[in-house]
Amino acid sequence: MTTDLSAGPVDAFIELDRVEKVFDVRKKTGFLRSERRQVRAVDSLSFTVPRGEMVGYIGPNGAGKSTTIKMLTGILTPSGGRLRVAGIDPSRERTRLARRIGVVFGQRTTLWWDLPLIDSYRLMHRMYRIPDARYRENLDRCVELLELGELLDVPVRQLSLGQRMRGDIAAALLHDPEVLYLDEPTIGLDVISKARVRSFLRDLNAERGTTVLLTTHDLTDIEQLCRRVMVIDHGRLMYDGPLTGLHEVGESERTLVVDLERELPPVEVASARVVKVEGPRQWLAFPASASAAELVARIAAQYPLVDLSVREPDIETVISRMYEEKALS
Ligand SMILES: Nc1ncnc2c1ncn2[C@@H]1O[C@H](COP(=O)(O)OP(=O)(O)OP(=O)(O)O)[C@@H](O)[C@H]1O
Repeated sequence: MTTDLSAGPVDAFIELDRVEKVFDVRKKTGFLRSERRQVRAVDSLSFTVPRGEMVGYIGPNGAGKSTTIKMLTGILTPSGGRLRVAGIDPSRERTRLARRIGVVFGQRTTLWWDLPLIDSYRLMHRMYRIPDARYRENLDRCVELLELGELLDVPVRQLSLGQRMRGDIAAALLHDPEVLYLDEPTIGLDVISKARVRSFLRDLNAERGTTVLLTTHDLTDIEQLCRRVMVIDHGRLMYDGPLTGLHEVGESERTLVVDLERELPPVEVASARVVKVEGPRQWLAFPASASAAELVARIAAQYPLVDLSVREPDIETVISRMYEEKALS
């Protein structure tokens, strides 16, 4: 018999208590010889996510993010610890859980490559046994908000990356999941597609209260969507809190790129320093926790500013600075 805790307290919709995942790996060391090694992909990982929260889950390559998501969907069984999603043990009741979760892997598609988009949706309608009215309603909503109308009859292989991603997000939502795992949903997308995907996710979370766990290398995704971010490295939780706190912990810097009307000596402005000059373009580093708008206003008041952009530090840089800070403290 299984115990369904979903009717219990709502504070912990996703619950991990000292979860571990160890892989046995064989490495060839000679013609007929191999060595067995253990890789601890997830190491005593504990956290909870309340229903309706949108959380960023970040870390460098090989940190254990995908392994965590695979355990949360029930694809992988933990080697130790306790894990529950909506009160369900994912690896024991994978099919029951599948009705309540949606998954989008940015680098892979769940759609049928040779079929028009709408046929993939029809197949999912049957596979998940989604009631007709609910399927219609969810499909119509996704088609409208993700602007899929003109794409429904196009075979998936002919879609651009951004179109395919929107198609995949709709596919993950047709059965009204309560929780959505997104693995790099904006990878390789242009600025407009990224903005569209982000605004859709924000609305979904606000209107439907869908719990979202978002893995990304793009800190702007996190900045625009998540109040809370968890950083994992070597399978361990390194940080759990607001993104601004992460910047403070890592003392990271953002870069403001300004295009001036003409070539000028390095800009002189408080709380930023010029790190590169190329003709009329200058790069200024400033503390990531400071306001870019204030800095831009100060520069615009003194210099002939034509154009600008802000570059976020990449996650690897933020995390390596976090380590440096820890080593020094
Ligand atoms: N099936 C497997 N067999 C053996 N080792 C694995 C397996 N899956 C993952 N690993 C190892 O576990 C560690 C964590 O991998 P994981 O894919 O979870 O990282 P990640 O944070 O998702 O990385 P990325 O950002 O590169 O996708 C890595 O050292 C990886 O090589």
